[in-house]
Amino acid sequence: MPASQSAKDFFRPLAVGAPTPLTEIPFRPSRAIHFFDPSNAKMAAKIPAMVGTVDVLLGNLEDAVKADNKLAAREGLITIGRETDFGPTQLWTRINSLDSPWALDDLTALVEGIGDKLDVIMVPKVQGAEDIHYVDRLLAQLEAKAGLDRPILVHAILETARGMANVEEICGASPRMQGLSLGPADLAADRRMKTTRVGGGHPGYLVRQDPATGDEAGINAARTTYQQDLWHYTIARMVDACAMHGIYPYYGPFGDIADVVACEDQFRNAFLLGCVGTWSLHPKQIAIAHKVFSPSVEDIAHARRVVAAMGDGTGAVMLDGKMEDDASLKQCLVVVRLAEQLAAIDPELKKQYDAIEVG
Ligand SMILES: CC(=O)SCCNC(=O)CCNC(=O)[C@H](O)C(C)(C)COP(=O)(O)OP(=O)(O)OC[C@H]1O[C@@H](n2cnc3c(N)ncnc32)[C@H](O)[C@@H]1OP(=O)(O)O
Ligand SMILES: O=CC(=O)O
Ligand SMILES: [Mg+2]
Repeated sequence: MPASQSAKDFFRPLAVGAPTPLTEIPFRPSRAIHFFDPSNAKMAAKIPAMVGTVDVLLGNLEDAVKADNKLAAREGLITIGRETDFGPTQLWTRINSLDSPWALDDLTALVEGIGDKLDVIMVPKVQGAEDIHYVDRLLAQLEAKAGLDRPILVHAILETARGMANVEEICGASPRMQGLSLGPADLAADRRMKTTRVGGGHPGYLVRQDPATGDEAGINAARTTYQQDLWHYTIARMVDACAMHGIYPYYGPFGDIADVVACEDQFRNAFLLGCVGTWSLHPKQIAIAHKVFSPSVEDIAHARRVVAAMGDGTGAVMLDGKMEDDASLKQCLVVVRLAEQLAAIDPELKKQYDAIEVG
């Protein structure tokens, strides 16, 4: 909430006739936010059949859509939005950046055309709370004009150094804030990092084992190196900012589509650090995201065992030589609740989770 605003005004609609803002952002499974280019006829034709196979379908209007295709992408998304029954799948969009020639018309046309279908609008290159305030008021005006009865939520991509520095105020800038994604490609450029990739690690970013001896022979001898995680600091900051404001953090793109192994590792790091999902750029990344962002059968079995052993949730018990108490119980409850939420929308997972026996 901006410092200049009173608490009671925070949840007031920002335009007469706009829907009342939500006081809490509901958790809706969004393990994979699948990007597609609505101006690409081949890709767009696949979207109706993807309903129900992925948690979120996102019509991308920003980077990766050619400048000449920007209008076709916007119109294409409106057509897909109108003609498709999305059932349990959420429909999101990523609009063009607020300083581009397209953003205003993106917002105006999308809210008017498919505002009743759009769950979340992803805003790229968010620099600070002022960007969210702008979108917030404009959306309220457009929602009122379109007669919408539920607010469209807003998701910011963290992909500038300024946005990172302002991450907490961005998360708390509006009741519409649904979550944040990491934008490692633009962020790397803005920070002047020397990577040339879309997400993932870099072999040069490493730590090396100390030399066995301080002389030339020791220094030049083979020493083990470990590649480090370039994104640890950024993801951890993003997770804290989101948790503080009751909204949801996501990893972003992993551009090496062929390297499904490193993609899974990057997704898992984000999952373990607290992210609820990631982007999928290619159909083959959906299965990876679903696998990683759904707790494993083993983790659920253990979590349920701890919950059962902890009874009223206080005190300490020993399980397999390990101490469990109120704090480990709370971690286990995070896993158990996530499993319940995912089982409610994913029949295959439900079968696996229901079959778990708590020993
Ligand atoms: C830094 C950032 O901003 S990241 C976010 C922006 N980037 C994006 O949104 C990229 C989205 N993805 C894509 O554009 C494409 O997947 C690319 C360019 C990466 C690869 O595309 P292709 O070379 O066509 O991949 P490939 O040949 O493996 O595609 C196989 C099939 O899947 C389809 N396909 C590929 N990507 C997608 C997608 N995202 N959604 C739906 N279908 C897709 C292709 O049309 C192709 O269909 P076909 O078998 O009927 O011919
Ligand atoms: O938009 C995503 C990014 O990595 O940049
Ligand atoms: Mg970007």
